[in-house]
Amino acid sequence: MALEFRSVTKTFTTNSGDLLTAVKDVNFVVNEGEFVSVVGPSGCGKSTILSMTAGLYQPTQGEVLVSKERVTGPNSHVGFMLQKDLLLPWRSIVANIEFGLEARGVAKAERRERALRELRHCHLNGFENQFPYQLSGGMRQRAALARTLAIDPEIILLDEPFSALDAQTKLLLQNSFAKTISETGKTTLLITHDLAESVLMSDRIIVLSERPGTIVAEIKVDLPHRDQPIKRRMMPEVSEYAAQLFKHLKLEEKAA
Ligand SMILES: Nc1ncnc2c1ncn2[C@@H]1O[C@H](COP(=O)(O)OP(=O)(O)OP(=O)(O)O)[C@@H](O)[C@H]1O
Repeated sequence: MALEFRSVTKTFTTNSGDLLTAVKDVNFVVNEGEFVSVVGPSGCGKSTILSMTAGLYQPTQGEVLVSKERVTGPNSHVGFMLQKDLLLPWRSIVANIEFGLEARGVAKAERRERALRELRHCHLNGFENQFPYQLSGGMRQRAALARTLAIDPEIILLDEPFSALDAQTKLLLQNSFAKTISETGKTTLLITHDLAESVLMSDRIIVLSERPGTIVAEIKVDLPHRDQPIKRRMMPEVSEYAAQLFKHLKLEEKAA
């Protein structure tokens, strides 16, 4: 088991001193090599779940385990990638990918070798000496994924990495990420607003209720081609899964 949430509740104290429960009694596991998405209404605690997995916040109750060890702070078992690529503009692409390794004291030759390997995994061969401003949005996101993979984490956390892109770039990038993640066999947790994306990319989808977020459904996506969302997109079953998600999120009722 790569990741486990055991009866996790997170309560924040707001600036005005009120208590706000973001997620309540959340229990789930993510198995090794599995790709799991978390969907739910805005503000239901999706990012809070990622932050607790990364060790940025501690649960108020319950515990989070990565590779059976309790998460007590930021650690190298977990790689985090955000919507914004956060590449350093003054560093070349390869130097950006090396950044996390440098911070961990990995020797220069090994750093370069690992960075170039992830660059190839993320289909950025030939762009190693370019700077972030010379790359398209999709390529920058691939570079950010390469940087996350370079530290060889046990789990990759993706927080809406495709949400700022146009529809076509998004689909190509989803495909590219899916392929890379599948090749590397990494356990992945994706947070997304996009229900279709969760069906196209996941083995399983966790659906959260409105705040305080509790799990209202876990849906196994029984479709082939997890490594090729473009192929999944052609399958009629995708809209059936999306309809199930709609129902669990009570979207029709809300629209009425
Ligand atoms: N550090 C914090 N202090 C106080 N409240 C917080 C903090 N972080 C998150 N919250 C609150 O917890 C709730 C859940 O936030 P979170 O960002 O996890 O939701 P989300 O599902 O990721 O939202 P969205 O889909 O809009 O990005 C929100 O009401 C948010 O305001």
